[in-house]
Formats: sequence, structure tokens, C-alpha cells
Amino acid sequence: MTTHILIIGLGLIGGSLAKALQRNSDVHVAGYDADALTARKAFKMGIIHSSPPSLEQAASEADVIVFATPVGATIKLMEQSKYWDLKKDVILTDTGSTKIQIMESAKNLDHVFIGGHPMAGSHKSGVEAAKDVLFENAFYILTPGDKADGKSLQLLKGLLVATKAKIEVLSAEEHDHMTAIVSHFPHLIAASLVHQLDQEEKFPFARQLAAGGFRDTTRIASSNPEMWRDITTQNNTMIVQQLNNWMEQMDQLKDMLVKNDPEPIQQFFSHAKTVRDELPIAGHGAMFSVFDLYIDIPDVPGSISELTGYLAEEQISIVNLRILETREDVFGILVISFQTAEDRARAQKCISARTVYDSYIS
Ligand SMILES: NC(=O)C1=CN([C@@H]2O[C@H](COP(=O)(O)OP(=O)(O)OC[C@H]3O[C@@H](n4cnc5c(N)ncnc54)[C@H](O)[C@@H]3O)[C@@H](O)[C@H]2O)C=CC1
Ligand SMILES: O=C(O)C(=O)Cc1ccc(O)cc1
Repeated sequence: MTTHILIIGLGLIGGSLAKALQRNSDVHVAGYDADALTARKAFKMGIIHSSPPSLEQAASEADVIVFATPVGATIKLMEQSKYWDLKKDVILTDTGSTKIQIMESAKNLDHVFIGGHPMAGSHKSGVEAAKDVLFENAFYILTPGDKADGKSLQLLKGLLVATKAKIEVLSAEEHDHMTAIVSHFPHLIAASLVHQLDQEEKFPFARQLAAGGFRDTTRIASSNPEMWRDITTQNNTMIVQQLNNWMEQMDQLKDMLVKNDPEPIQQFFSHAKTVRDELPIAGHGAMFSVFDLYIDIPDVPGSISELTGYLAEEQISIVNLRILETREDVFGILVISFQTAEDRARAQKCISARTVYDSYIS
């Protein structure tokens, strides 16, 4: 029997999920977006099987409904869904980055709601950025509501196997506490570092100097501002708690810097390095899994296309490609990201066999 899935919101996450869920046999994936052009694009790109004109009609035919909208819109849609004519056994779920407020809102619904958060993504948004491999090896958190039973949870988990994500069940509180630390608060710090650069008036040239470290640390400041407004206002209490801890730590850091004693300063960096270096590597417990390969390439026209050409010939797929702007001399560092460790190992072998460039894993 065909399982009818409706995805509401066809941006980066809804589009990627739609693509991945299509891998299931006997599913029909319908997609709806408030922006009609986005829905049309998603249909043309083959991301969804159908693009129904009426949300309520599509919802009434669905066995599973996924809210993949910004979390503010998700809460509004959940409220509206009370007035939709839904199937009795429908499973409602979402992809939002926050969970406490969404699960609070779910308590008012008459149907099963299982909160969801695929913990992979990027600073990009929109249907054009959707990829069926986005969630592979990433954690996919589920927070079942009080009406969810073993059967509904199993059904949803079964469909999500197609994403190749690692599914974990957590409480909404556990989820929001941990994501505040590893995801939400870092976005605020990244944005605040960029603000600090923007306020630099004496040396406007500093922007040109903003190189590797600054760019790495602030990449996520390029994320969608509306999405992060909603996340920050919903997970506000946990984020403010993080900010309080951070400010306490900054006071200690300031004291240490005013004393300017080299020993504790080195200790500060050394402890951070140890913890950072011991973080689980991508694909083995990390939130966002990409497998980066660093390649020293000469700064001459054609070197990137030469490399990517070799990888294409050996049918090794690339997820992302960037240049670390760290140097002023003749060599640059090209960072190529792969979906799996196996792809990265094959790429390294291919590069060492076919070029003279040094490649390494950080
Ligand atoms: N961007 C990321 O890296 C990640 C985002 N998330 C969460 O997933 C959700 C979606 O995020 P993205 O796909 O990145 O956003 P997006 O901005 O790429 O896509 C959101 C889509 O929802 C549509 N939309 C907005 N309001 C709507 C409404 N009322 N009805 C129907 N469609 C509506 C928009 O037109 C847009 O196409 C958010 O809740 C976000 O917190 C979760 C994991 C990662
Ligand atoms: O680009 C990045 O590294 C991200 O931070 C992506 C991201 C954004 C929101 C989430 O809820 C989960 C992952």
C-alpha cells in the first residue's frame, strides 16, 4: 500500500528530505510551499512526485505530514492543522532546529506528533541547495509527543532509514540544551565576530585581511537571518544560559589577559586544542558529517579543473569545494568535501597517483 507523505516547506531541508524519502518503495511524496515558484521548481527538479495546489486537501490525503518550515511558521501551521480534515492515524512531524516550544504546541493537537531534527545542513537555504545525501551519517533526533506509540514511531523511523541518518530519540529539553551549546550559541558568536569586524573604523583594510581563521569561524554567519531569528527566540532560555556561562568565562579570560602571564594563556589554548582534537570525527558521532581532504595546489589557472576532472573520471562525487584564503604566496589550500570516508580515501589515492600535489586529512 502506498504511503502518502506531504512535505510542507520545500527549502534546503524539506527538499533534501523529499529527495531522500523518494528512495523508499511505494511512497508518494507530495510537496507544498508558501512560495508557488519554489513548489513548481521542486516538481520540475523531480524532488517531489506532485505539487498539490491546496494545502488542506493534500493534508487530508497524507499518512505522514512533515513541517519543514522555519520554526515560527511551523508553530503557526501546527495551530492551523487543528482545523484540517486529517486521517485518524496520520503522523505529524517536523524538521525544526528547536524542540521545546514545538512539542508544547503539539500537546494541543488531536493527532500523533513526533518532533524531528535532522542535524545536518548548511548556511545555504532554498530548494536549489537540496541534496538527497544531505543527512547521510548525520544524527536525526526524534522527540515523540505523548500521543505517539511504538507503532507510529517505528513507521516514521522506517521511512527515515532512507535518509541514511543515525536516528536517536531524545526529550525536547535534552535536545534544546545540547543544540544551544553546539549549534545555536555558536551562530550568535559567529555573527557577533562579524559585527566586531564591521565596527572597525580605524583600519577598514582589516576586511581584506580577514583570512582563513576568521572565515572558518564565521562561515555560519552567512546563514538565513529569519531562520536564526526564529530559532533564537524559541530556544531563548537555553541560549541566554549559554551566554551567561560564556560571559563568566570571558571575565576569567580578561583577568588572565590583563595579568599577561604566558603560562595560563598557553594552558587556555592547550586545553581547547585537546578537547577540539578529541571531538568525534565526522561520521562517527559528529553532528555534521563531511569528509574533508586538504590539497596544496599552485595558484595557477586550471589547477582546480585538472583535479576535479581526475575525480570525475574516477566517478568520485564531491559534496563541496572551497579554497582556504590563508596565504599570499604561490600555493593555496583547496579543501574538497566528500560524503563518505571511502570517497575521500579514493580521492586521495587518485590525486597522489595522478598529480604531484600534496594532500592530507586535517
Ligand atoms: N538550514 C539548515 O541547515 C537546517 C535547518 N533546519 C530546520 O529546518 C527547517 C527548514 O529550514 P531550511 O530548509 O534551511 O529553510 P529554507 O529557508 O531553505 O526553506 C524553508 C521553506 O519553507 C517555506 N515556507 C515558509 N513559510 C511557509 C509556510 N507558512 N507554508 C509553507 N511553506 C513555507 C519557504 O518558502 C521555504 O521554501 C527550519 O525549521 C530549520 O530550523 C534543520 C536542520 C538544518
Ligand atoms: O552550516 C552549519 O554548519 C550548520 O550549522 C547547519 C545547521 C543549521 C541548523 C541546524 O539545526 C542544524 C545544522
